[in-house]
Amino acid sequence: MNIEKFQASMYELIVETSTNLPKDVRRAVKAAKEMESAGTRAAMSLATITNNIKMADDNVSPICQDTGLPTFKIKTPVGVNQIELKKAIHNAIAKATKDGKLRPNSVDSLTGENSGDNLGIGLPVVKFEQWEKDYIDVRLILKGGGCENKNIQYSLPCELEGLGRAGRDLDGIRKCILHSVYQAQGQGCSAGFIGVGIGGDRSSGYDLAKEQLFRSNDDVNPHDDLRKLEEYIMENANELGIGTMGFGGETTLLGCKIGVMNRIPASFFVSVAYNCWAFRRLGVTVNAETGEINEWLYQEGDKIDFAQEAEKEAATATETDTKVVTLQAPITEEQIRELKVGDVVRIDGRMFTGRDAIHKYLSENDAPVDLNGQIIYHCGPVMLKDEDGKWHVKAAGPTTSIREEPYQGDIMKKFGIRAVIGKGGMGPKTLAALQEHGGVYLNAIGGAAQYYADCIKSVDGVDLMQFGIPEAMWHLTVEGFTAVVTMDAHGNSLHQDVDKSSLEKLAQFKERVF
Ligand SMILES: O=C(O)C[C@H](O)C(=O)O
Ligand code: SF4
Repeated sequence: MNIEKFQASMYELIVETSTNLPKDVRRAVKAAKEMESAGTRAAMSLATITNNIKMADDNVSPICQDTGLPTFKIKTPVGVNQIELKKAIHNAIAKATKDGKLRPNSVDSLTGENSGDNLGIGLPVVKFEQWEKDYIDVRLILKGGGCENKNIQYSLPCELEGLGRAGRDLDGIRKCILHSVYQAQGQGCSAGFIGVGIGGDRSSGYDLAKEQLFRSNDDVNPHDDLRKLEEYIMENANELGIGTMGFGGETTLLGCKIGVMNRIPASFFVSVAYNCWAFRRLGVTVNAETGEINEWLYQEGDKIDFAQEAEKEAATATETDTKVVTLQAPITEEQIRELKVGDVVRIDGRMFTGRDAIHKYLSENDAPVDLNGQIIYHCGPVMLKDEDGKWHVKAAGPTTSIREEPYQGDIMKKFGIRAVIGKGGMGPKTLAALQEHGGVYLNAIGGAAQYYADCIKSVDGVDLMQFGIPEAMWHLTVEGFTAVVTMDAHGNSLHQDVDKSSLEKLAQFKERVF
């Protein structure tokens, strides 16, 4: 085996997976877009998403800043040295990270230290299997953290909010799957794809669920009952009305794939792996002697490049007269109190990034900069330093805000922060603080990392770099950074409203179907 060539092939697979969304996923996104009426928040979000997909193509840069947890599934002919292949994959991962195609995403679970190269204990995940064919099959998924956090496992029988009892049968499974879509809301960057594993134990059940994400979105389940269940879920889950980003809308689910395995008498698990719209999984077959790529997988059918859409939207964007409020820090309390849920905000000037480590730090320490009247962006960007030591943003979409719920309100009050930008919304504690202090929550489009990177005109500084690139506090100057007010200073929350109405709709699926 030519191992250098194999390494180069793996590098190519990693870069393509991170930057070029598979054809089946593009078709699902396009179909979703066609369902939404022009001018709605869902249509606007999908326009940003498809624009972002195109920008990632053009820039050969990450579709989303979150590299996720890279997982390789490999089948090798008997006799291939798997230890050598694993080393080559590690080298390719480190190189792709150095080149800004992946974000350094591997963190020591105890110390919080970022290894800087995406390697570390247990990472990346590489799973081997032998087969009797004479070539190697390598599949890769980059599954982000926000959607991973929305995975869920049910142990049947159980009681489900809205749906009542889910028993140990096909109908109980149906209820669990519908519930899994409801509980994800927009936080895993809906519209999403789900892989479902029925049976097994807690770990093999989740493995089976994730295995489903390697199926083509267009395939038909050969198992008759599972095919019917998949079709039922695809027809009905969209009735929940959660929509893109949880803003409400026609499409909530883009794909549903279900697998089954045996279980033991005492256990009955239904495991659901949720994947965001930025569904980055690809595969190649590789010649076992030369190490060269034979064929790319998931390449059936048309490739939608979204170029025409981008042109059309650019034209209509100038015609529509949606009210857009421009904000520039420092922002006053009066300006904030004028904003209402649904307003579109355009930000120019300064913002600071801050995510998990920064929020914990700020709750215990002074801020390294004056945050009075400022904007915090929940974002862990992909950054590259040039030869002159200057930092450049390679990808910079929002992260899931709800993780900062324990800290957010207190920090806003403590430092006088007026606006936070993130995705997926926040809870009652933050909502109360926004009202009391005069603050606003702005929802950016999750996964649109190229789109937002383009709005960042300069990186003017960085603090708390000891937390690593994604977790540091970056000082950014932006221009035309657009987001929607989804929680205002008057006690209104779009997230709360969509959660409530989708729970009501979920209850419509209470009656037995299978
Ligand atoms: O880590 C990130 O940048 C985002 C994460 O994937 C998320 O969805 O919250
Ligand atoms: S930010 Fe959204 S699109 Fe990106 S990995 Fe997280 S869930 Fe997926």
